[in-house]
Amino acid sequence: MTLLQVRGIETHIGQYHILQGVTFEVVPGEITVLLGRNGAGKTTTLRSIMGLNPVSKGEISFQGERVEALPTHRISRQGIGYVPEDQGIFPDLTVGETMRIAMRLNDDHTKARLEWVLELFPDLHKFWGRKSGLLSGGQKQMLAISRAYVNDNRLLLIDEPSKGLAPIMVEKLMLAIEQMKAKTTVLLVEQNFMMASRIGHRYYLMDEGRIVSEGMMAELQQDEATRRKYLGIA
Ligand SMILES: Nc1ncnc2c1ncn2[C@@H]1O[C@H](COP(=O)(O)OP(=O)(O)OP(=O)(O)O)[C@@H](O)[C@H]1O
Repeated sequence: MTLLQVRGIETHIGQYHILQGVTFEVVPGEITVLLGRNGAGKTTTLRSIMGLNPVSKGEISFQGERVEALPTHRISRQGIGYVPEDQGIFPDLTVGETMRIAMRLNDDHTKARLEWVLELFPDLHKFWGRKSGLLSGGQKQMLAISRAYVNDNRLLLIDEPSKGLAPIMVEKLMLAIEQMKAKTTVLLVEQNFMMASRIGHRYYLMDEGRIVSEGMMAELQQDEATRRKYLGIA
């Protein structure tokens, strides 16, 4: 069964027709990657799923239930965690405060998830009492991912975690996201094809508000012409 099904969604922002019929699905237990150059519509797609950019047409089903007409907080309560491109960190809150506020429940299950993610990202443990605004870019990204992970979400939407980070940090995050796959399903927006192709199972390639290519990541690794055409890389 698919976990998330997006069918023919169209999204307008102001007078602009940004998404022009986007269809794809996310299979549980996989990392699905949305690829595409700047401005292709990847962020708008994640924001449309979360109800932050409401769709004007099309359907979004999560675990078999339609969600496209729900407000963002209800979509999130259905079990979708969102890590926005700018991370959405509150700089004056400490790492610990950020995590405690994020935790919807204080039960053993949620505490175990917190422990697991702190093992995955020891820096967060180390800087538990530090204000989030003082963290490095990579640590902020770890915090944003942990905050989305700590509740028992079935799906995480992660928007370009590698943006602006040094290669070593990108590598760390990539390995962490790969480990999360055992516990949750991930829809990842990524421009770093090297990173995406190493951890992704399935890809959807966007251009000008549409999906122009889709398949298994291994196929795209063999398809130089498509990569060149839409990603500008060989
Ligand atoms: N608030 C807005 N007002 C007008 N146009 C917008 C707005 N937000 C996004 N757009 C436009 O929508 C298109 C898709 O943007 P989006 O951010 O979804 O692309 P993206 O694929 O995520 O690109 P990037 O990798 O650069 O973040 C772009 O042409 C962008 O300029």
